[in-house]
Amino acid sequence: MTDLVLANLIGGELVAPIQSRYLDVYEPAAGRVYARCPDSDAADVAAAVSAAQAAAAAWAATPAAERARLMNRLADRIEARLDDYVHAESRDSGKPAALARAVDIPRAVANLRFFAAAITQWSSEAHAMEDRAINYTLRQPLGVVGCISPWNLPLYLFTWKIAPALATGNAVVAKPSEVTPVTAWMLAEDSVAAGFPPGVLNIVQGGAAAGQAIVDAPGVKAISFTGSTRVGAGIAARAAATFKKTSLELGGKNASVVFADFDASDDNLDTLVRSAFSNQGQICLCGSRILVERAIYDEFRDRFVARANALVVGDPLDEKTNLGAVVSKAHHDKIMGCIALAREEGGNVLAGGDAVAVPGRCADGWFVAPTVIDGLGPACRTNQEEIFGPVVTLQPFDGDDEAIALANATGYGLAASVWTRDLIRAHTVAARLEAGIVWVNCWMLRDLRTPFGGVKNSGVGREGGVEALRFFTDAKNVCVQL
Ligand SMILES: NC(=O)C1=CN([C@@H]2O[C@H](COP(=O)(O)OP(=O)(O)OC[C@H]3O[C@@H](n4cnc5c(N)ncnc54)[C@H](O)[C@@H]3O)[C@@H](O)[C@H]2O)C=CC1
Ligand SMILES: O=C(O)/C=C/C=C(\O)C(=O)O
Repeated sequence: MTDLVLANLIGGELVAPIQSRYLDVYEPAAGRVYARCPDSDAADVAAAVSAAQAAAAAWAATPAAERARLMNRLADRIEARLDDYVHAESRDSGKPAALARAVDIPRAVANLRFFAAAITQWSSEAHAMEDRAINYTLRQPLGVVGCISPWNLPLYLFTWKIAPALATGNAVVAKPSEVTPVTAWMLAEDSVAAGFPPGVLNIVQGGAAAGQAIVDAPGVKAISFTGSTRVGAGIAARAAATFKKTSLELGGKNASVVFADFDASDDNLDTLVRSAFSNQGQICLCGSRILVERAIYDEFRDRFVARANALVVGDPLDEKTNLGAVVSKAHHDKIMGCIALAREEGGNVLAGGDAVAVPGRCADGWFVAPTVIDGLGPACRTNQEEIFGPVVTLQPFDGDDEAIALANATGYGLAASVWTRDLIRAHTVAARLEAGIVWVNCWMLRDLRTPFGGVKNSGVGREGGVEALRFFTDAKNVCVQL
């Protein structure tokens, strides 16, 4: 029995999919279907693109202050329904409700408010040619843009994309993940209530077919995507056919580099554990490869393993829960397969390594114990491939050069953290790491003004701050003779 049937938002109306096809939506903690979302296709996307095209010119001409006002009203609506959004996000994704309340939903509000403020403060650019001419740069919206987001941080990443797109005067065709569609559907309702003009924000629910139709639509001028490297590569190839700008925030296999001189406080150990297992390890920024200088390896290993074993895996609604359910049966099986592979590759499972049975209402849910593995070299698949679950490896190193070589020894380059009291070393190591984001003696401290994105197989382009405003606009230089 599904008690929730979602709809698309097209042209300001909440509508059923044209073909009336729906996908089952699961509650990961209970392992059962609890909702249905539109299985939209190219016809639904075409309707959304058409509605966006009809709204784009007026939205582009809307003063930035008015766009900002509507974005803040939408943020107000989310805050007014905070508990509903928190429980919807937790139920849809399996993450602890406490995490959705502390991180996911407040960040979605912050995304909207940040870009509402940013667009009204965005400085203009000019270049004077002595007494000959003055150049000024117009940054004009692209028209209709596509935003495609993943299941791990549903509303957090959905708004991270649509906020700068709307702020810069673009009409949006956005698609959340079909795995976690509910808070995007709630946002659709609230965007209508907030007073967005019809067609400015269109939300199409569905999977790969809907996503691919957005990427292929000639009327869509840019794609902002977060998700797997595999899908991102396909999007990049297909978007080229219609000369779309693409922003791709993809996978990661991030290193936490712990030097012997680091401040081995309980707080720092707790942060490293949070970096490893937050959101069940389903954050592209998680530190899944922990590199530890040999002199402190044994002590660090023992303290880290003890903390991992102390984490509570349980019902996401229970305030004591640290790790909830992973997002799907397929993902659960993928993670368990990765752990089996690690054992086959010779890994020592120091903590976890098994599925977890949670009694009561979660008896059929999909839970994995926080897992710590060592004894594996840098080249094995376990240390090369993104697992995207609560599974980390420990590797010892000797000296700065080996630490950097190990950290850089994967095809990914998204994030890293460096732990040392020697700040000269921190700066030099950070500069040599192949990553778009490096934290020093911290993790997941986020200033939304900063550039955000990866290198190598972790993506192309940067989100955040003016990077996002620039991505969603075209620069036009006007040169006026004096
Ligand atoms: N780097 C990151 O932030 C994330 C990485 N992942 C990785 O990706 C794996 C699969 O997770 P998913 O969320 O299913 O990622 P995905 O990359 O398959 O899907 C992400 C989004 O793209 C859409 N999509 C799928 N195929 C598409 C296509 N051909 N064209 C356009 N859009 C398409 C999906 O419907 C979803 O909205 C995870 O196991 C994990 O390894 C997943 C989520 C986030
Ligand atoms: O922008 C952030 O703070 C975090 C982004 C996280 C992802 O893109 C991810 O986990 O996929």
